[in-house]
Amino acid sequence: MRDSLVAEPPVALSTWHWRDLVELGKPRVVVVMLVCALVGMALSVPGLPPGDAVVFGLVGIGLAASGAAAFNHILDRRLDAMMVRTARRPVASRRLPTVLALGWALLLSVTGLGLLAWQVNLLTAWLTLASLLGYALVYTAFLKRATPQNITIGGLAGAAPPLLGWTSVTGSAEPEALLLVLIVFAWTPPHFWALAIHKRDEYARANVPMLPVTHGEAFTRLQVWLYGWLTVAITLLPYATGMAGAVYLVGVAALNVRFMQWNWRVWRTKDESAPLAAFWFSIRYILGVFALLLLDHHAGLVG
Ligand code: HEM
Ligand SMILES: CC(C)=CCC/C(C)=C/CC/C(C)=C/COP(=O)(O)OP(=O)(O)O
Repeated sequence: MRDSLVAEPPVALSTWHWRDLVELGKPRVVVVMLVCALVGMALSVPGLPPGDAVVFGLVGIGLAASGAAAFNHILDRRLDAMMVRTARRPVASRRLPTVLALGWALLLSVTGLGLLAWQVNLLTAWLTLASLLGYALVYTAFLKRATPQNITIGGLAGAAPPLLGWTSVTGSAEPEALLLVLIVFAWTPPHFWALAIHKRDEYARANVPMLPVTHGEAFTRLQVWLYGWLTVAITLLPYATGMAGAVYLVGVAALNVRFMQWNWRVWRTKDESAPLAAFWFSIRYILGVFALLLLDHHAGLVG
């Protein structure tokens, strides 16, 4: 049997651009993950974390996460080609040869993991490898095609960066780091299902068992609302456990009100634009929660 990578029609090299290699790494998603990792680093020690752990940690985690994203582009190339949102991606559109993308994905992953093992610590390298495999293999190659709970389980890989940041500095996984992971983990369903409601027909056409396809829109809208509340409850735990102070509590309360307003609109109103708007707000929300943790930590250091 011929290798499916080799079986694809040849593509003229001149059709791709170096920007395609950047796109393979899902840079905007990875930047938000790195913000979460940086906050994990900052909160792991009372003062400022050591510069070398911060720099090598962020570069290593960023490269490995980009590598995982590139593997996702490769494994999903046929599926991506069936959806309007993703059809123009470099590998899906056959602009970038799959073997080249594979080489790039391997280069990013090996360099990132190698840097973590060499300059940071082995625990961080192993945890990052687990996240990489969790997203690129467990989620993309298996769960995404198998169950509507794909993102609740697969979300664990995407939620790992605060822990990876934390262990980069301390070399061990403390409970506070797991709490930061839990915030991103609980946030993933409202983040993604809001978009999945908007893109329901595309997922149905491509035969991907996302929740709105298998259980309908009304059920998914309710889940966005319920997981929204779960996220709100978990974001209060850093204050409840003494990990963060009043600056965080006031800020996160305001963010949570806005977040639940959007989730309410998704659940209860007929506003067609609500799911997509809620999705975009979810990104500002997670950035806001982590920025507040950082601000609060440094307000604590100054005060
Ligand atoms: C399994 C977990 C997750 C799933 C299934 C998911 C799904 C998605 C999807 C389908 C998009 C749209 C991408 C596009 O149109 O190009 C997206 C965008 C985005 N996601 Fe997630 N996501 C997950 C986890 C995360 C995590 C953990 C973060 C960051 C901490 C994150 C940050 C973002 C950002 C920043 C965007 C916007 C990208 C852009 O501007 O194009 N996501 N997500
Ligand atoms: C090492 C480490 C931290 C790994 C995490 C890697 C990573 C970039 C996770 C991203 C999560 C994400 C955007 C999922 C969407 O995948 P999808 O395939 O459902 O969405 P798509 O249709 O837009 O490709």
